[in-house]
Amino acid sequence: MSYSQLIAKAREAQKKAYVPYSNFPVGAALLTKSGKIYTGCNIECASYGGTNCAERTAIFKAVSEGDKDIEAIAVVGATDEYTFPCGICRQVIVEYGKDIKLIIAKTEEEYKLFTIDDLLPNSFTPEDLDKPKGCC
Ligand SMILES: O=c1ccn([C@H]2C[C@H](O)[C@@H](CO)O2)c(=O)[nH]1
Ligand SMILES: [Zn+2]
Repeated sequence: MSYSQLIAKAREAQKKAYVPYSNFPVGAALLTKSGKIYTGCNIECASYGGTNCAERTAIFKAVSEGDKDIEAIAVVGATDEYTFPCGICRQVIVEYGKDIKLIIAKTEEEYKLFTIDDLLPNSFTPEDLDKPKGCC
């Protein structure tokens, strides 16, 4: 699965976005280390806080199927702008590994590559919970 193919899957998933409030559709496609793909779109809610981003939709689909070994996630919004994951999604992504690759794409040919550690440096991760707490 090439990055271009993963971006194409994200673009396809974007068509399912439910965005009556923002009219800002986003698509994501997640590749697992075993080669499976999970896609996601943003899903909004009249009670706005209930909105789920495309990235988290894809992650929650994967994790709920028992697939936590994430290799890469492609994200697409408008074709002429890069759409970066929000802070909440960055924190959810780093839960599954600092080396996860993010493919932030305008088109199948035009994209930027990052790791989640690039986008959320000095992050708080599950390993931090195992460190000495300095209190009882
Ligand atoms: O990376 C992003 C950025 C924004 N959104 C969604 C949330 C909301 O539905 C809309 C506007 O913020 O875009 C995503 O799904 N992913
Ligand atoms: Zn988000």
